[in-house]
Amino acid sequence: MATQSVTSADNLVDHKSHRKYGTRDLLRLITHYAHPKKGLFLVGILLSFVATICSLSITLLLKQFIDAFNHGTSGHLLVQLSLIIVFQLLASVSSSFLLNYTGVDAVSTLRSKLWEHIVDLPIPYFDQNRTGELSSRVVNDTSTIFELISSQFSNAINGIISIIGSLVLMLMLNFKLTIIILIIVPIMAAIIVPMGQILARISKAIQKETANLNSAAVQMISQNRLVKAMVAEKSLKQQGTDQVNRIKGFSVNQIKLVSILNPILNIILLAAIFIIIVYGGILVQTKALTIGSLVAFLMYAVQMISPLSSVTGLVTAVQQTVGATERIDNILDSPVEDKRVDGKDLANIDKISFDHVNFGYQTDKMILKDIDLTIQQGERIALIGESGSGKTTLVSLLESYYAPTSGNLTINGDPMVDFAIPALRNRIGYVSQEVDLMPGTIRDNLLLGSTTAVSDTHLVDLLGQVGLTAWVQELPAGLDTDVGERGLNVSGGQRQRLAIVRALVRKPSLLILDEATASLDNRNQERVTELLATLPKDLTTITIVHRLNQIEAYPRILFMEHGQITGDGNHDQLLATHDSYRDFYQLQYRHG
Ligand SMILES: Nc1ncnc2c1ncn2[C@@H]1O[C@H](COP(=O)(O)OP(=O)(O)OP(=O)(O)O)[C@@H](O)[C@H]1O
Repeated sequence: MATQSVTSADNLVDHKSHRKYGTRDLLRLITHYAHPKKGLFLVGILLSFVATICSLSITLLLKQFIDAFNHGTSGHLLVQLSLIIVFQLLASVSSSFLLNYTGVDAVSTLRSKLWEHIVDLPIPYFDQNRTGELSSRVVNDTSTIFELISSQFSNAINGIISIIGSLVLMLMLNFKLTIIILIIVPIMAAIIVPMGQILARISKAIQKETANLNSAAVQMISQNRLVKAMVAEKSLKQQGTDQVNRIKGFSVNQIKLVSILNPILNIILLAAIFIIIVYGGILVQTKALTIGSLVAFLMYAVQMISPLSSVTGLVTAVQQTVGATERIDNILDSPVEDKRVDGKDLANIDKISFDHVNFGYQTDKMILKDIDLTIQQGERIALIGESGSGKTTLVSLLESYYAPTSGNLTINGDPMVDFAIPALRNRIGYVSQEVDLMPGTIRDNLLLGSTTAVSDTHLVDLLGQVGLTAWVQELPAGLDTDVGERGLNVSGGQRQRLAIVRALVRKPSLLILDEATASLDNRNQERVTELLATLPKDLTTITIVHRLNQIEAYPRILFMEHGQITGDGNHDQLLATHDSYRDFYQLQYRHG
């Protein structure tokens, strides 16, 4: 028989890379997602280039305009100036739109890809990663990348063109004045660069703490009932305040640095302008420079110095975004669940066999030990045993959430791994321990994942079988009533019965109810047991039963202890022959 592998314990380890991430990785990620729109991006860059050249030319025309002022020949210059201003405006509006658009498009594609990838990740991945952290990856980390490519990136591109263009034109206007600027720029850089690095570190810490806040908020909101039940509001509020204050602390440091940095840079800029005016004034007096050239020079100096912070800001932003890239890449590099698309179809489940199956979530600790079991079509099985004995784990293998560590699990005599996952899961109706309803209407929930049309009559009929007809009829919009986020408007028992209907809608061959009766009251529990009796005879059912008051209704009971099936028979047989079963049963009755 084929050896079964896939999602076993060894594959559960996270796929976090241990190499150092850098700018190159960020660029790779961005270019990958920006690639489909690279034509638009290049046009955006070209227009940005044109816009900057135009604004540099505007200064040059202004120089000529001022110098020609005394000669009264400035009319045609005014026309040229107006035309070039309009041209500059059009080019910068279009380039800004195109660069931002390609940024939005790339990040949207990345977000969708990340979303789809997370949907397809295997169950073990979710066992190991916190919900809040994953949601933070989809929302916050992609936003950081979005910020970078939508605004900082285009600002810096414009900045670089402006710096180079201004420098060339300044050199053409006056070499000595340019030298003054070239002395000032490194002084400014000596302040901006180290401060930028400190700002990058602070910003990284803010990002990390914000992700933690996001994660804590998801927990706090989803667990608010538990918090209230435990009267833990005070400590939870304190946790939130501490987290918010951590972010505040870093943000205040950030504000301090930015508040110091900007005035210092302004003073240096003013000093540069002052020196240029004084020295330029002398040159004008000695007729070595025209007034127009001095004005133009000053404007170029500003056009060169102002973008310095956006260019160095890009370096800082790139450093910050590298972290987000690494976290996103770790998710995208994690293998998705192998859906076995080329696997066999499964029309019906006639027989399920566990042949010496062992399974452990970690390879060194087996949870299921030497399971040897055959289940024939149409059997009604109750699976019982102490908490933690491995009941849920056993049925998780049937859903192919995990694969056996060793041994063989076969369906109709063929290894389970030979079947395509969708084909297999479509044949199984699974009502898990934690029944959560999805946001949407009752109908949306009942038809979740269903690919065939299901009539309302059939839905109402199934709802009737679990005793929910009256309840649905009383709802304001019947089947179209919104269940509310996380199904909070629906009681635990109703939720479980809705989940049973949801499982039956797909006409399964095997129905697994994992503690589906745990939160049902006696009447409703009886109803579910009655329902099981009325189900088509060829439907196999495995019910993980906690309350044993209906246990006699099951022709076959599997008793689990410490990951092994130690008892297999009907109630009377087990009561007569199985000591642990007898104790388990009697203990429940003694305690009601
Ligand atoms: N995702 C997981 N990762 C690691 N260990 C797990 C995981 N799920 C369950 N376990 C461990 O496997 C053992 C069996 O758990 P399982 O949920 O199968 O028991 P159970 O019989 O269904 O218990 P209960 O009746 O309390 O639901 C337990 O020791 C549990 O801690």
